[in-house]
Amino acid sequence: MKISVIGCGYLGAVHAATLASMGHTVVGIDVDPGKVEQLARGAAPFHEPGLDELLRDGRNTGRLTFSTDAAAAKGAQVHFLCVGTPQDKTSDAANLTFLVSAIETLLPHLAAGAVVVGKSTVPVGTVEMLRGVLASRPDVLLGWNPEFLRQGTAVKDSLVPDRLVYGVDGGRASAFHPRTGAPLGVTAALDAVYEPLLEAGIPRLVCNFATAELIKSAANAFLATKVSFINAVAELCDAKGADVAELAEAMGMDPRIGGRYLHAGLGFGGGCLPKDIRSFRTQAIHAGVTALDDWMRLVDSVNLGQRERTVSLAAGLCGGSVAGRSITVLGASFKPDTDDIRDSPALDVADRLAACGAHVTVTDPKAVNQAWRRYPRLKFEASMEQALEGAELVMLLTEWDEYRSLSPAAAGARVRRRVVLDARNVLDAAAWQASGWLVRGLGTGAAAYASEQAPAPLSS
Ligand SMILES: NC(=O)c1ccc[n+]([C@@H]2O[C@H](COP(=O)([O-])OP(=O)(O)OC[C@H]3O[C@@H](n4cnc5c(N)ncnc54)[C@H](O)[C@@H]3O)[C@@H](O)[C@H]2O)c1
Ligand SMILES: O=c1ccn([C@@H]2O[C@H](COP(=O)(O)OP(=O)(O)O[C@H]3O[C@H](CO)[C@@H](O)[C@H](O)[C@H]3O)[C@@H](O)[C@H]2O)c(=O)[nH]1
Repeated sequence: MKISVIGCGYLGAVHAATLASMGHTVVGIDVDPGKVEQLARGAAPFHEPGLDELLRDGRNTGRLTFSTDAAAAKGAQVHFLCVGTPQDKTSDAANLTFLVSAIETLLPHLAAGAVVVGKSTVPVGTVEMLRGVLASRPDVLLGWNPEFLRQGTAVKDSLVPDRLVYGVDGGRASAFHPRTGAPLGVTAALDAVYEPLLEAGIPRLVCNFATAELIKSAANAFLATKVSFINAVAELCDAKGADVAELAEAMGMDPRIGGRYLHAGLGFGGGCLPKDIRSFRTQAIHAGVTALDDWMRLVDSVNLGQRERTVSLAAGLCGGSVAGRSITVLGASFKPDTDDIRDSPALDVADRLAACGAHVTVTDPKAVNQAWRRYPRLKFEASMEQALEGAELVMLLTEWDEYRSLSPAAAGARVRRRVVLDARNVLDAAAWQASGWLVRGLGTGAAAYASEQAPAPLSS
């Protein structure tokens, strides 16, 4: 099939590349000329494992091209909308202007019978609104196919998703031929796009627009809920000398609960969960669903509270104030295996420490180039070894593999004081302690430890 993908960011570039790998002819369109130039060269404009290879393959086979010109979408049977829906600058709602403008630009290039399918995450009711933008083209079909990929594992998640969701006009009842059961319209088009996935047994759910929109929002809200729940429990663990990691492991062994997204620590960030729970809250308020509004507000505040708690713990480990102290922060991206720094908890904490007068050096395997311009108060160092030199406190804020496997002896030889705040609870505390380090985590019984062991004194 000939397919266009409008918006080639973290979602769209991966979507375009994986569709080409399935044998489709794909053109990716983006308004950012720099991004398009890089993608066209077969190089990912951001760090995403496996994407470079797919882009190169797509370029070599001639099935994957990129352009800034919407006219390049001409002739495509299916057009996927993958533009951003960021949090509005002045409210918690999602900003839908990029979607509207993408459709407006696409309009003159749509063939009769073409199918326009949104993948961006949108508040319920958006598809009905966009139908208005497409009103002059009753010959064009509209569908919604929310995406569930995670950054860092986006290629695998796209090629082996847990499920496919199709939102279609009228829902299931109108998606299949009443007699033969054959898929119709948007459902038939998406089945053709995803044929290899369906043949591999990936489940596909067909529903109406509102359900498809809400499936995505509710899924992210539930993931955020799990993380904030365990982080609130972690605070209780700290107060009572319990270990949240052992607690979560035992909880997760109950298949009704499941262990994933129960990893306590600094909390969630990124370009999705934070803005999506705020958009969900706004949707709940508009619909008068107070419980969901309150719920999301709490999930958000517990999550942001983890950042404040981490700053307070750092101050405690520096004798009450971080002012004038040399702190090394390991990790800048919002999670490992990506260079994305959107709403990064690590950078937020680092910046708050710097605002309190600390001398903060941040290192990251991939995100330093993205971050240094935007955080003028922070010092960035590409080399972890250099970053550790002379530190009075080391803080592990993003759990890249290189930090998980860091040798406590080697790190100890570089720092001025062997104190580490492991805000992602990934270090082998016993091994670090055996090397003379004082180790603190979040939810690992800090209050109990505090009475047992005091951090090494600081030089003035
Ligand atoms: N990042 C993820 O892991 C992920 C996963 C699932 C869903 N989503 C959703 O997908 C959407 C995109 O997210 P993202 O992380 O890829 O954002 P992004 O900011 O990385 O990418 C959006 C891209 O759209 C481009 N763009 C904006 N207006 C355009 C227009 N009119 N025409 C063509 N291109 C245009 C931008 O230049 C940018 O490259 C959001 O709704 C997000 O919530 C993201
Ligand atoms: O137990 C956990 C799991 C995650 N996180 C944090 O949660 C955030 C989000 O992680 P993750 O969900 O892996 O990353 P995203 O790439 O943002 O993916 C989420 O957001 C995407 C965009 O909507 C969805 O498509 C995905 O399904 C959804 O997982 C990160 O800051 C993680 O550090 C935790 O703190 N503890």
